[in-house]
Amino acid sequence: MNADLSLYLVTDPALCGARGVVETVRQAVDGGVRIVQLRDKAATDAEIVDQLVDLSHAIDGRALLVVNDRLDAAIAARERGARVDGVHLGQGDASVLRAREALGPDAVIGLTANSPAHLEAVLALPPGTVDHLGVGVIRPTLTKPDHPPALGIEGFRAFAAASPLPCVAIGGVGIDDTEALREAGAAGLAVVSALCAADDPRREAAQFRRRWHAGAAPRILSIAGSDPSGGAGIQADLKSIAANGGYGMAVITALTAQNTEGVRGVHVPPTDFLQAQLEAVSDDITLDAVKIGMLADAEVIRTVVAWLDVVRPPVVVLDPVMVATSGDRLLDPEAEGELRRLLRHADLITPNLAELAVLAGRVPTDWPDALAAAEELSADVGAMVLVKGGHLPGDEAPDALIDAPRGRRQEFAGARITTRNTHGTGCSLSSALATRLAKGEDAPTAVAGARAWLRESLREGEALRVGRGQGPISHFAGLWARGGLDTRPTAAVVEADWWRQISATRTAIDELPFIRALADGTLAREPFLFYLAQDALYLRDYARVLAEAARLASTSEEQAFWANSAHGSIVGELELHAAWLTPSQGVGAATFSARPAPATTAYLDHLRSVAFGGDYEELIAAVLPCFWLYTDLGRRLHAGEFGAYARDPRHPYASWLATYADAAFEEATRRAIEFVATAAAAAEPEKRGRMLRAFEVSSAHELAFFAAPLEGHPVV
Ligand SMILES: Cc1ncc(COP(=O)(O)OP(=O)(O)O)c(N)n1
Ligand SMILES: Cc1ncsc1CCOP(=O)(O)O
Ligand SMILES: [Mg+2]
Repeated sequence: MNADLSLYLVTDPALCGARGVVETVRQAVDGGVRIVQLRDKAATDAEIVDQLVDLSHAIDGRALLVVNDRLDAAIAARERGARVDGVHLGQGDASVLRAREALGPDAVIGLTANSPAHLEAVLALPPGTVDHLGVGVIRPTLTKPDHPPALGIEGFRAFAAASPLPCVAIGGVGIDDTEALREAGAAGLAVVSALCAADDPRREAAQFRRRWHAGAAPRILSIAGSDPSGGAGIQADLKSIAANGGYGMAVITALTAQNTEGVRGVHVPPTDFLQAQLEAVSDDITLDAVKIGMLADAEVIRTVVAWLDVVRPPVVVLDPVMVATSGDRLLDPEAEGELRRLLRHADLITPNLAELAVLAGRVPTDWPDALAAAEELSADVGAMVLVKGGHLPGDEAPDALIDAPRGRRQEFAGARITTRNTHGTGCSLSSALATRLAKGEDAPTAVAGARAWLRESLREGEALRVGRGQGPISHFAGLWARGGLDTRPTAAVVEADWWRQISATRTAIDELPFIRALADGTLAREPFLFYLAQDALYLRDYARVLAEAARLASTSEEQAFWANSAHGSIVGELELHAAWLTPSQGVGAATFSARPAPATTAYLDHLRSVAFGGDYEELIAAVLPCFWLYTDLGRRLHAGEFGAYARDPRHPYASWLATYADAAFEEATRRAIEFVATAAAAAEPEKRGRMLRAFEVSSAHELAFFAAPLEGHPVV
């Protein structure tokens, strides 16, 4: 088996002192010890069996447990239900062949070796008999008085280079040997006194782990579903792992057909292939952490649990994907039952409030009650719980890390980030946590770091402009910004891009019966006059909104431009009344004093709300469609795109259509586009997103405005 040997604790009851072996092991495993060897030369076999039972409870699957010398005690302890993963045997101890036969193919079997003859003997064994070698001593040590001559680091390097099996360095190993031994080819460090005699075994183990992993990206496996739109599932996990400094791998539990608007379908491949994926990774690669996300059904969960039972990754973060944002349950009752078994394999569980309610078996009434429910869950399953308050109402989005077994609780406050780009947030956060924990960060530090990264990624999500629904977060936003990658678009890109963004609206305008009939001259007089009357009403308030843009402009050039445009708008309104909305045109008094139609009111309400929100950039984005869409329509009408008759002087509305192609208005539109696009290009992504939204909303109002005359609105 491909065991994680990176930090290997060998126990010594004398060195553990009053703290005792079990407590020392518990603390050292908390700090990152990956394999524990019970070594007690003086104890009887019966005492060894008792100790193995106690240790297997204390370790609780978080590290491997093996026993030194005593194969029969290992077998007896297993019979008593203890989880004993294997043995370490010396050249003079029980036969490794017998150990393999008695303990089975998944057992971890280590063998002491320190001479060329030992290596030859290992090569003569059937493959798969021994998993790794304990090689030493590196330096003379009092802990094993009968030790062989010291190899030193160079002797170890030569031995490891010649060995067909991974070699663990043992004997006189201290924390300052970490880098040299790793570089000399050690698969791990086996230590006795450095941890057993430490004042704080947890802290000391964490130091070892940090130094062992320094410079290397932790290897993180995501077991989750695929989201082809890239915002959630394994795609999000891989981005999150990379953004947080890990090497990401992915085993796919299910394929979803989804995008930012929703899930269209789920396909769950056969679980024997899931198992094949899991084994292909773990047979070859030492895993520093596993993040588990979507598990489609009970059989999938059972397959993952069986694999975890064998592999025991050092860090397991479980994002219990059970309840959709809509509130729908994603797992059937059988699968929920299996998931409860899986909770016990996790080091950290990251439920949202709805999932916490399912897991805790009750719906928390408020945030303090959610913390109480998380406390119960944490105590029940022996794992840390990160409760996420993102779904709470209000301006705050707190999280809390609850570690009931160790009596610790930490709350993380934070103002809510208002964004639609929340797709995949849970996946991304849990993967970030798995990566940071695998790097050796303690849990509160990992949560604080992952949250800071997530908040930055949330803030920049809209700038990605992916999808029409709940878009993704921007996993690499921080990296791009700090790496000096300027992701801001140019004004030309903004212009092209915004125009593309409203292409559906533009097509819909072109296809409106009103526009078609206006172009081919078949438009009846009544809807035409209705349109003009609404236009006059619109222009009156549009002028006020443009005047507000002039007031807010920071350069005199822009101030003058918007003031001129406000003036042009008022002139346009007056001309409408003078030329069209007159009794000579057959317009009655009722039309002259027309009231705004719903489409007019809605459009003006939108403009006013943006105008008096005080944000200049958003305001000029909102007023732009009126310039741009009219100019574009006029140019194309004039070019004959809607039929040659639109250019014919005999057209019933010829003088009106001529105003659409006015050169001065076209020039004003050019400048308006330039001001808006330049402001958008320079804006922070969040503001640019708001500008685009204001522009899109105004464009949609333009469509409704053009549609209204033929939608049965009477001329009032
Ligand atoms: C990993 C590891 N390597 C070597 C030993 C030594 O075992 P011990 O029983 O003390 O001595 P020998 O049997 O090898 O002579 C170990 N415990 N762990
Ligand atoms: C069990 C064993 N086998 C070889 S050296 C040794 C003891 C190592 O102890 P320490 O890490 O305190 O030097
Ligand atoms: Mg021995």
